[in-house]
Amino acid sequence: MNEQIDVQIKMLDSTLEPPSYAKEGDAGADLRAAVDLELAPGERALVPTGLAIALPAGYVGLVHPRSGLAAKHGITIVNAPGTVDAGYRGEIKVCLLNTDQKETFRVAKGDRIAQLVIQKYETARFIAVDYLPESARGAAGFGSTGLA
Ligand SMILES: O=c1ccn([C@H]2C[C@H](O)[C@@H](COP(=O)(O)OP(=O)(O)OP(=O)(O)O)O2)c(=O)[nH]1
Ligand SMILES: [Mg+2]
Repeated sequence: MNEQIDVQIKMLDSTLEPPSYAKEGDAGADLRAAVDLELAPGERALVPTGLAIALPAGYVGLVHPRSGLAAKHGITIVNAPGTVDAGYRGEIKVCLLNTDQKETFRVAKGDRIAQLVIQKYETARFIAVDYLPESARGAAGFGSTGLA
């Protein structure tokens, strides 16, 4: 069993279910839409979840897409994964995008639209230098090893 931490949440809409893990051991807790909406092909919308949280210091919330919505309906998150800072006390919102070219996607209030993964993170002291240490990769990137 993984480590569990306590996270205070505030439901801004008491008719919505709080975030929950669908199965024991899941990394992502499902986030629900606080409104009904329609996304036309190619359209995006910032969707409220009715949820505000207070993450402990040293933790970040990452708002990931749901694979089922992606595979079946082409629904993704523009800024995936979204970053919820530990100090953020506002409503968590999800920038949903309908990438399908033909189908309008309908969201009903209460639908699970995204998942929140809570992780520990490090911060860095950025130390300016004139020369970076050498490495095997050097400056090669962006397909330098081939694409297949
Ligand atoms: O998918 C997301 C991403 C962010 N946020 C909230 C929580 C986060 O702490 C805050 C700021 O996010 P971010 O730093 O990604 O956005 P920004 O464009 O840099 O805004 P800011 O200037 O407020 O930092 O917005 C969400 O609710 N959902
Ligand atoms: Mg920011």
